[in-house]
Amino acid sequence: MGGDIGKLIDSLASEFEQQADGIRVEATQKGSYRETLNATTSAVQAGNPPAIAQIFEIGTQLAIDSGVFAPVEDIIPEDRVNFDNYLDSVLNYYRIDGTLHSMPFNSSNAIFYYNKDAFESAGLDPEAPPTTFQGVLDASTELTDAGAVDTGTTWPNHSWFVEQWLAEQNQTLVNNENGRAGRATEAHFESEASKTVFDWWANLHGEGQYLNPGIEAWSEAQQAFLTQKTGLLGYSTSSIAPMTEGARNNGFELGTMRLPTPGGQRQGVVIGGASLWTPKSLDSAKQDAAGEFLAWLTEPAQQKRWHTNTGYFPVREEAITQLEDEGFYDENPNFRTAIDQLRETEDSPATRGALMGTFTKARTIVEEGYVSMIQNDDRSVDDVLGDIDAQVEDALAGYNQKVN
Ligand SMILES: O=P(O)(O)OC[C@H](O)CO
Repeated sequence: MGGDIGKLIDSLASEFEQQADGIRVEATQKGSYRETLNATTSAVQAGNPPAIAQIFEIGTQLAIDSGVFAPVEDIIPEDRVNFDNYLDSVLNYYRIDGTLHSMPFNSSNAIFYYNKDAFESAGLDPEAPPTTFQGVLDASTELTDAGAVDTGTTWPNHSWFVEQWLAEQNQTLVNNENGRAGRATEAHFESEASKTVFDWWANLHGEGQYLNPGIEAWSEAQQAFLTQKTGLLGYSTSSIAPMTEGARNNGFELGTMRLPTPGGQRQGVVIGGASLWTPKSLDSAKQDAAGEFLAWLTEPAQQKRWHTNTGYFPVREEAITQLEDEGFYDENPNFRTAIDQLRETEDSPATRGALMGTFTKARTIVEEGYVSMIQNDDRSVDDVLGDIDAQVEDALAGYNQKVN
């Protein structure tokens, strides 16, 4: 994690050092989540893993299969940290077959941000943002017709959003209860739920209402929204604080809204972000030190600071209750959206999220599939989804053969 968020991590680490008895924390940054996963995998292979590795949620199966990491509940016994106080939806992601593997730390959801001033100038109610796919297209059309923005909406071409939209329709990404009841062998990109998402996304683009910032192009999407080229932005909750400031600096008021869905019943969303892993090979002094730091990081005081300076969830219920009592959400309602969205999520294999050892590859296949869909007029949605499905299944078969 770089930029301001990296500085926040550094300051948390040095605050911890000041109150810990002789424990030193050296925080190093390895780039994006993908780069951090690669750096961790290389360090593991070289027999020199870090005491704590931040691994994004989709690296969970790979980390387990590496056999290198100790379950966090062994590092921090329950009498030191009561996991009953942690958010269920977060624990449900990282607890597999009854074992909590890693320490939830920076947990997020996908939400939409919108420009309240642009809504107002287009005659839209800034307090009633769209909730459905059709609503996003309609609002986008109103915004561009009124000349408030160039294009209605943007979000990074990132498989994460597709994954969320399938979960909202209670559709698993892969078989075997999303890879949680056994190894995933089949992909579900040809499902009706998936077709609904890609039909809408391709149509939004065809109507000139989706600005495609590029594959996993988070900052390009953010810039397009902050410079008021678009009125809506799909993004992570991780950035509510900086996005609020960015909107203010660009002269508009920020709104947040739940992820739009096709309509009908919402099943909910899958937790995103990353968690913290500790290798079992650490000597016991280092393992205890890592446990102390992980426990301290998720104490309510630190979680409140983390949440209010970013937008990542506080992973403990007490932190949310304290912020509610202090009136934080009344004063900062944009932070409330993701908490409500998470609380309304119904637990199911779809909302627990998929486990695939080859998840990073699956994401690339989905993202490249979308590009081929919008760049080639002769490629139908069905045709592209068939390809995505086949490629993800090939990747799963190759991986499963290696680990079995
Ligand atoms: O940007 P983050 O940290 O909310 O993470 C988003 C995705 O979950 C990454 O896989």
